[in-house]
Amino acid sequence: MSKGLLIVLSGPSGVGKGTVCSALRPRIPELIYSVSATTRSPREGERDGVNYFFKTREEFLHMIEADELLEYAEYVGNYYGTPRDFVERTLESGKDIILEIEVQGALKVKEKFPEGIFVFLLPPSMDELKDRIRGRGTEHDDIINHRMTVAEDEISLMRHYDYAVVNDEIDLACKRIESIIIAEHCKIR
Ligand SMILES: Nc1nc2c(ncn2[C@@H]2O[C@H](COP(=O)(O)OP(=O)(O)O)[C@@H](O)[C@H]2O)c(=O)[nH]1
Ligand SMILES: Nc1ncnc2c1ncn2[C@@H]1O[C@H](COP(=O)(O)OP(=O)(O)O)[C@@H](O)[C@H]1O
Repeated sequence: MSKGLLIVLSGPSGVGKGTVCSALRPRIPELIYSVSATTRSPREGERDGVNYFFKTREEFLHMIEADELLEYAEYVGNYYGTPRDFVERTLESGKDIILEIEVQGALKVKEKFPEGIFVFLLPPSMDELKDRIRGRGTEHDDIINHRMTVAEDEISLMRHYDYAVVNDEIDLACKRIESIIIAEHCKIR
């Protein structure tokens, strides 16, 4: 049996990664989603083990030491990381898995899994990106400004990715990602 595809969806905060991933779920029901560990506090409605595995800093550092993370990154004051075991077992079982992670972490995954499919989600414009982060209402102004500075640095790393997908309309962005996955399955390797 051939291994599954590792798909990494990345891009700046607020571009719509979470929204696009949720919209992809019913469209590609066989796609498995990696659940990350984080030291960030849960937002309203978020559940442990569903949106994230919420960890203390000590617990997270222990996961790093025990080599339980495929990659991790410190992002705007918190740690985020991908549990390794689940990703490896899913790929071995022949299923496709998608990781929704920030740019530094995605580049670390690329070092370990160069055969992965790296998709960069782009905002239609930087003004629209700021409006989306602000519109979500989960961050204060100083954090929004910090995330915008980080976003500009992140977009400059897009050249390391395989595909750029503009998230202008959710439906169109999903169609583009579905097309990428279909094409990758047809690829002669
Ligand atoms: N490197 C890495 N980044 C992650 C992981 N999980 C989530 N992220 C990223 O961390 C950033 C902040 O996530 P979060 O606080 O949930 O905010 P939001 O995605 O902007 O709503 C986002 O860019 C996520 O894609 C992970 O396991 N590893
Ligand atoms: N294509 C889109 N058009 C308009 N608004 C969008 C679109 N995609 C996402 N959004 C909105 O932008 C905000 C940030 O989206 P989110 O999925 O939380 O981003 P990320 O996970 O990349 O940080 C949310 O309020 C979401 O509803």
